This record gives sequence, C-alpha cells and structure tokens, in this order.
Amino acid sequence: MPASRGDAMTMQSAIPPAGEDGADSREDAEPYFQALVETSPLGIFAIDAQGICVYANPSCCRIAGPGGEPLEGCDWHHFLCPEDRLQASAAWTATTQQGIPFRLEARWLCADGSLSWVRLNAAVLPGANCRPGHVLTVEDISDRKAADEVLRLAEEALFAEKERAQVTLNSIGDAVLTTDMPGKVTYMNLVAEKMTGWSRAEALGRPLAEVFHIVNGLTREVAADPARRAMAEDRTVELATDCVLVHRDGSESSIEDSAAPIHNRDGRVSGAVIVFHDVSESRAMAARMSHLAHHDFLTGLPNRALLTERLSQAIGLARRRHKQVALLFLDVDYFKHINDSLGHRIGDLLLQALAERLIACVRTTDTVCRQGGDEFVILLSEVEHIDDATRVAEKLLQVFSLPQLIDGHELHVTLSIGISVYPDDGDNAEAVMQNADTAMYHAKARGRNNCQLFRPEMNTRAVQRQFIESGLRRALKQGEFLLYYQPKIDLHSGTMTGAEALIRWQDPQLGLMQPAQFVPIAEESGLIVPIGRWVMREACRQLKAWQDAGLLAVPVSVNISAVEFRHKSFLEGVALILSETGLSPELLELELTESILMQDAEASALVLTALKRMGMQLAIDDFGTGYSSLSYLKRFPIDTLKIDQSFVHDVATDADDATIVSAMIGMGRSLKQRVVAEGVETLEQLAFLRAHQCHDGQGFQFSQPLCAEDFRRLLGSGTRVTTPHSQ
Ligand SMILES: Nc1nc2c(ncn2[C@@H]2O[C@H](COP(=O)(O)O[C@H]3[C@@H](O)[C@H](n4cnc5c(=O)[nH]c(N)nc54)O[C@@H]3COP(=O)(O)O)[C@@H](O)[C@H]2O)c(=O)[nH]1
Repeated sequence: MPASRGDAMTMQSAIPPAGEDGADSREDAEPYFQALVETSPLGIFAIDAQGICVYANPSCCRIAGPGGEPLEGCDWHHFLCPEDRLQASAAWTATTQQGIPFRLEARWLCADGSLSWVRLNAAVLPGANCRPGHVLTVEDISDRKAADEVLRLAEEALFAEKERAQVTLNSIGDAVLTTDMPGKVTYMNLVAEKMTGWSRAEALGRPLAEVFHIVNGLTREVAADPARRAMAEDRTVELATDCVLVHRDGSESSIEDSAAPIHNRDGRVSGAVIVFHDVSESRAMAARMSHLAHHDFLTGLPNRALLTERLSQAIGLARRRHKQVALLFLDVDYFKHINDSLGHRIGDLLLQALAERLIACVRTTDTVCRQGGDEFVILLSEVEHIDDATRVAEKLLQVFSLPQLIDGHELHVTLSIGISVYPDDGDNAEAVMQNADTAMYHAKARGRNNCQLFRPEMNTRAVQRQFIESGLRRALKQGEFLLYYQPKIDLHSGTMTGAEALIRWQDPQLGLMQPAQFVPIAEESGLIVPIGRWVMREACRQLKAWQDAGLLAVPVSVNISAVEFRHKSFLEGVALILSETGLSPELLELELTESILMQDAEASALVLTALKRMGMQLAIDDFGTGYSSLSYLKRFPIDTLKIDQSFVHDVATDADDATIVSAMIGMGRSLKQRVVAEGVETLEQLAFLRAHQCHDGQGFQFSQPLCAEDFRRLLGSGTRVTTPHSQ
C-alpha cells in the first residue's frame, strides 16, 4: 500500500538504511537531511524498484500543482506527459541497465492538466541490505525552456530573414556588390557574379577595382570608384552615364549603377553597396534611335539635323582658327522625271548610288548629307581657300558626267551646285545654308549641270524667283498667259508648213514676259505641268477654231518640257485635250529636246511610240545641243529634226558649224525626217540651208513669233510667207 502525502512519510523512511558503520552518524544527520529535502527548491521524489513513487517533497508537489492525486503510490512515468513517457522509459532502462546517468528534460503533467518543462536527474540509492530504489530530482525549467523557444524562434526568424534577403538579392535583376571601408569586396549576388565573371568565393576580400572593373565607354579611361565616393560623401551616388563594365574574360557591357554607404549600428559608415545592371541593349537601342534621328534612312547619310549641328561646330572652330568653311548645295537635275517615269524604286536606287559617288569624291573628314528628296549637301570644314570648294564641285560635275547604270537603266544624271563660304557669305550656319541654296537655284537657272558661287545679288534673284512663282500661280487662275505663233517655212517653196506655239505671260504689272523669264521657274516649281496643259489645250482650241472658220490650218507644234514629258498622266492629258478640242491629232506636233529623250531612252521610246500611235507629229528640238545616241535616234519614231539656232547662227561664216549643220541635215534626211533650221535670221544662212537641202526654216528672217490675231491674219492671207527665194 503506497504512502500518501498525508501519511507524513519522511525521506528517512523512504531511503533504505545505511550500513552498520554509518548508522549512528546517519541517524544524527537525518533531521538535517529531512529539513534539506523538505525545504529544497528542487523537487525530489523517491521511487521503489518498480518505479512507484514512495516519497515526494513539497517542491515536487508544488511542481505537480494543487488538487491532484498524491504522487506517492503512482508510477513515476505517469508524472510526465504521455508523449514523453517512452523517451523517459528508454533513458531509465539505459540508466538501470548500463549505469548511464539519468538526465532527462521532459514535460511534467500537472494536476490541472497543464505541462511544465522539468529536468530530471536520478541517482540509484546504494546499500546492499536495503530496498532498491532511486531518488530523482525535478527542476522546473519552464522559464528556461520558454527563453530557449523565444531564442529559437528568433534565430529561425533571423535565418528566414537572411534566407529571404539572399533569395531576394539573387532574384532581383540587378547585380549587388558590397565592400568594407578599405574597399574590399564583402558580398556579391549571383547577378554580380555573372556580370563580373568572379564567383563570390573568389571575389571576397579582393580590392573592388579588381572585381568591378569599370571604364568610360568613350575615353576608355578607368572610371572613378563609386563605392569610395559614396563612403566619402556618405550619400548615394550615381555612376557616370557612359560606364562600361569589363568582365573578367575581357568582354564588356554597358552598365548603369549607383552606390550607397552602409552604416553600422552606431550609424557610422562601414562600407558601401553598389547596385548595377546591364544597359547594353537599351544603350544600343538609344544609339540606334539617335542614329535614325540624325541620318537619312535611304542613304544612311547624315540628315539635315546632323548637318546643321556639324556646320555650327565647324563654323565655331573655323572662327577660332581663322579658317573658312565651305558648303556645297547639290540638286540632282531632272530627278523628278526619273522618279515619275521609272518609278520610285529606281529613284531610290539612284539616290543610294549617288550618295556613294558623292562620298567617294570627298575626304572622310568632310560631311556628305542628304537634305531630303534629290538634294544633297557637302560640308568642307576648314578650307584654306574658296578654290578648294570649287575644285570639289568641278570634280563632282566631272564624275557625274559619266552615265549611271541602275538596274539595267543607263541614266545620265547631272548636278546643279551652289557654294557658299563662311565667313564671306554668312557668319552662321543658317545664313551659309540659305546662301548655298540660293547659289544652287542660280545654277539651275543657268541651265543646270554647273556650279555657282554665291554672290549677294543672288538673294535679290531668289526673292524675284519667289515673286515670279506666286505670280505664275495667279496667272494660271486669272488667265494671264497668251500664245504667240512663229511660222515654219518650206525653204524651197516659201509656203508655211507649220508654226510653233510660244507662250507669253501678260503680267498686269510687269507687262509681256518672255518664256526665258518664267519657264525655268515654272519647271523647277512643277507649275510647268498645268501651264504646259494650258498651252496644249489653247493651241489645239485655237487651231480647231481657225480650221472651223475655214482657214487653211497648218500643224502647230508645242514645246514639251521634261517635267511634263515624265509626268505620269502625260499621255492621258494629251488624249483628253485632243478629244476635248476635237482637233485632228496630225495637226498637233510635240517638240522635245534630245536631253529629255536621252535621260531614260527606253522609257522615252515607249512614250513616243504611244504618242505616235495616237497620230501626232514628233520633233526633236534644239538638236545638236544634247547628247544623243544615234542608235536611239533611229529607234525613236521622230518626224522632224530641229537644228538648234546656235549652229545656224554662224553657219555661213564658221566652217565647223557649216560642217555640223550639213551633217545634221544629211542625217535627218537619211532617217527620213523633216529637217528644220531654227533661228534663221540672214539671207546667207538661208542660202546655205537651201544649198544643203534643209527642208524648212524658222526665224526672224521669215517672221517674228506672232500674236494669235496676227497669225490668224497670216493664215487668212494664204500660207505663203515671202522669202527672197519665193519673191
Ligand atoms: N515648255 C515650254 N517652253 C516654251 C514654251 N514657249 C516657249 N518655250 C521655250 O522658251 C524658250 C524661249 O522661247 P522664246 O523666247 O519664245 O523664243 C523662241 C523664239 O522667239 C526664238 N526665235 C525664233 N526665231 C529666232 C531667231 O531668228 N533668232 C533668235 N535669236 N531667236 C529666235 O527661239 C525660241 C524658240 O526656240 P525653240 O523652242 O528652241 O524652237 C525656248 O526654248 C522655247 O522652247 C512653252 O509653251 N512651253
């Protein structure tokens, strides 16, 4: 029967007696032991050989808590919470069987069902003649355990925090690298490892500059250490904009980064963190965008924006060094015709080929730029003398005199060039550009394929040109144009074989304007297309009206400029005019110059054939002034050759001209074409032409161009015009 707490069992009664020798002294000591056990803050209980508690001191009972069953008489395992009992048994067996000291931390099952952490220590009670048993001490370690748990949780949290920080640092796209105060690497994340080529293990402790090797992308100089600056200035610093990181293997990547100081607990700077990322792609994209913004997409040449920048720089430099800067404005003559007749693809290919030609003609230090359309500009920085610029222009004209083969088309392209020079022609980029442009227009007005140096008086002309252009627009609307007619005479019979319609402009202020004063401007501005249509319609209308009035009508020729001929709706326009006016097509002759036809001979042949099919007469005007291929001349369906008046002028006095004119007449006749001599002014010329069997003549010798009324009168009087021969 186990003793109960109320039985006032003592420790002495629970402990087997000692041997004989120590009996007295033990008895003497008992009250002390008793007191010690009863007052010990440690819980102490004794168990018998079966593990049944035979004594429990007050501290033990305190740990168990009030209100429970008495401990004495219970299996001590039941003091513990069920989950810990197995562990306790194992430890107890190890103690009792192998003598391993019994030490166990387990949870005490208190009377109220709560658990307290306790540490149990046991000792086997000695004595051979005594009852075997053990004494166990119970130390309440709940507080310590709670503190341990808090610590564990704190450590776990710290670990999790570190882990999270590590994962975060490795998963952010940026590279992160830290240094200590002396500038040695203390940490780098995976991205930093990848970008620098250094593993963290290798990099730790190395000087930053060795691992994080950065240079300026432009100068290639080693860039300033951002970490050092951040630590010195105790603030976040950004890196230079053009920073390049050199990888351990030598490869490079453009980076953007910032460095910030790291502070210790005392708030003092203890190192720095550098955060950087690869911006190679975005920088390359930005470079591409900038290239596009500054270059022409078709030719790859600098565009107007970049030219303006470079010109301003060149002028600034030239100003300091007392040098000159020359600007050449180039316009491709009749480019629009090529575009209109051969299509934009060929036009684009031609512009690209021209760009290459231009580049080949200048030095690498010069800038060739495309302004847009068919306009190019060449900037010659630091020229010593204006002759340097004219020499370049002459070279360009010479090079461009050679035909250009584009996609099987042999194209003859010429340039009109205007030159202006800093400081003489302008002291800023805008003025120099404006004046080169003006000089270029002047070159156009001078017949194209030439170069003009800017002169101040040209500006007056530019203003005049603008004035004329707007006047032409008004003239079209308000019907200020007139047609004059100049007869063509059969040199043998003296009869009128036809007439050439020549435009005049009756300007309200300026009076009667000759074509030379406005046709070139009309051509440059494109106004020649509507003006040319008016001329053709008016000539057809008048001729039909004269015919209807019973006058003997002769064929009338109209001049077709290159812009009209190349215009995409030229053929339709002619057909429409003929159908609108009802004029028989044989009475309409079109005069085209050699250069117009030879610009793209294949395309010209097609248009001429179409015109011929429509029933019109075709004439080559100003023959001898252009560059003709005889084989083409033979293929073109031409009815009439008009020998240019410059040959006719001296035909009676200049042996060369005489030879040329007689050859032209011979050629025309052999090609079965009617030959007309233009600008016949004298009897000598007339005699020569007759002697060489030129068919017809046109010129002041026979008649000035006549206004419509006078020409009508001439038609009414019969078609004979008095010539010396016919008189
Ligand atoms: N696209 C168009 N061009 C036209 C049109 N009308 C005229 N023109 C071209 O303008 C140029 C000058 O023409 P114009 O001032 O009318 O001069 C013509 C004659 O007046 C002149 N001529 C005639 N006979 C003589 C002469 O004996 N001596 C002399 N010095 N000049 C003379 O020649 C001009 C005609 O030349 P051409 O056309 O080559 O036959 C001129 O190039 C016209 O082509 C138009 O409507 N559209």
